[in-house]
Amino acid sequence: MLRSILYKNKWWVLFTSLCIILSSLMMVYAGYSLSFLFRAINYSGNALNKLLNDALNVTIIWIIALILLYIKNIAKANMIRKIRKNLRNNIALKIVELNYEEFHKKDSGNYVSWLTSDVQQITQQAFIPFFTIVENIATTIFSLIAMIKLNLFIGLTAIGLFVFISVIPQLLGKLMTKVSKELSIGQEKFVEKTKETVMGYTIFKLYNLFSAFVERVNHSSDTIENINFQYSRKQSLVETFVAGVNLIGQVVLIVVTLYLAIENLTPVGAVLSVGNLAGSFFSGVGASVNSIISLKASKIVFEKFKLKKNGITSKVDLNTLESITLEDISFSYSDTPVLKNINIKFERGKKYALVGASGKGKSTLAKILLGFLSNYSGKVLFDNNELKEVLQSSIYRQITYIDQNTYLFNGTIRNNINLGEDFSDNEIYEALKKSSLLDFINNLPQGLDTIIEENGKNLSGGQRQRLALARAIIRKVQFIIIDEGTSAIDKESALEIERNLMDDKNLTIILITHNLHNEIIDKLDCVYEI
Ligand SMILES: Nc1ncnc2c1ncn2[C@@H]1O[C@H](COP(=O)(O)OP(=O)(O)OP(=O)(O)O)[C@@H](O)[C@H]1O
Repeated sequence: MLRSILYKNKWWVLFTSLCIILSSLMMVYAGYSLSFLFRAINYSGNALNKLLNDALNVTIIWIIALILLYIKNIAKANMIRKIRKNLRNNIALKIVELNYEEFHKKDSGNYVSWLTSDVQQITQQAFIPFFTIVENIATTIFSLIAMIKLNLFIGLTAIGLFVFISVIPQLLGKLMTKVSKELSIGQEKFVEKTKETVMGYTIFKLYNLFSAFVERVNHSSDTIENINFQYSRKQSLVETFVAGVNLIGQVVLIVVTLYLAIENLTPVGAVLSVGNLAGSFFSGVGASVNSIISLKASKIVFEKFKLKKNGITSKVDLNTLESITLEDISFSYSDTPVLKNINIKFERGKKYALVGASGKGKSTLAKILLGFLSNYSGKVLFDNNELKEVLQSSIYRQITYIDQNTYLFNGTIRNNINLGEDFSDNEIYEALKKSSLLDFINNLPQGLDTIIEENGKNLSGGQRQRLALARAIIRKVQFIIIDEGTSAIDKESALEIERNLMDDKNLTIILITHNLHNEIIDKLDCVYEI
């Protein structure tokens, strides 16, 4: 995935890499240019003027170097911003690709961790190391060329040592991969646990359990910090090993040069130059080796976000739906049977109720109808097509579901109904009328622009459910499953909503309820008992 993200931004990557290389070279040259000032010692005649001239030149060189350094830093920051946005986009695609069962295998905190901690981990382990390698390539290559120019044998020795060192990532890569995976999983668990603790704030407050709140945070913190420490320990081990090998490499090169000098095969002065060049060569190689190990370790985190290959789908795209038929449906959660041989038919425009004692499996049946649970036996037929053969997106154009825990986003009422889609205010008012929420909205000073706070805490339970109904109605979905969707509403309001829905000839209503009002029973075509 790293490759595809970098490829997607290839021109920016190229520009940033160029800035990095130019800036490195310019900084080296600027450092070297200071020696120009010493030429003044040998100046005769108008020495001060010449010295000032040299000083001006050196200043200009430094100004250019500093401007390049600034441009490089901005280019790098901009590049990191772009590729991090790309990465989050890919992670979001991965999340929406998951089906209902896959998504619910993990707590939602894990997905928050993907988009926060994992993005941070990948930045540290892959994106920044990638540019570190680019930054060091120039230094490594230039010091190698200089050594070859000094003496071919010294250059060949440096190449030999480089080949030897380049095996290190293969040797130590696995060590870092393991801790990298542990770090990513640990961060998921940390976010999951702290999210859960913070969500339970009211309970801790109600029962005066302040210390339990702090203790839970501390416990999660201990766990993640231990994992962080293990990661840093392994990383230090790798860095120390690489530094050790580099040191040996430098000693070998100096010894070889000394030997060549003793044998008069190279001038004695070369020893000093090789000392310097070997230093920059091995610091470049060392930084690159550490970065390559880090890059290898990040692969395991990228793996989590790999998208499935999109084959050509042969699934049925439903444009209309006349009926849904359940034939001999049985379902178990693990080994616990919940539904047994259910046979039901829902026809377009008709009104149904599903009744049954608590825990009998009414919500489970709804989830099967929506394709959320696939491990059933028997058949769910959308007209004549088995549900598993129907394109998922087309299922939700035909059928929708309002359960007891409607989720509302922070934002306006309008945005909570259109959910980013293009609906006119008139359409929104029409849907609100049908869900019996229009009077309430009209009485709000800000109307549709009223801001809904975190998960609708400034709305009553009934208002939240009516808003959810408006979302479904505006999308003209034909089949609406209301899973005790009116349970939080007083009897009169509940009846008003149900009456409105029952009177709409186009809608198919499947009401999952414990309380069937007499007035509603008369409007139902069929009551199924589960
Ligand atoms: N994800 C799950 N994993 C395991 N068991 C589950 C799961 N969801 C529900 N159950 C169990 O399956 C049974 C049926 O649950 P379901 O929610 O379908 O019942 P229900 O008839 O809708 O109940 P209620 O009227 O109280 O909402 C219950 O015993 C419940 O504990």
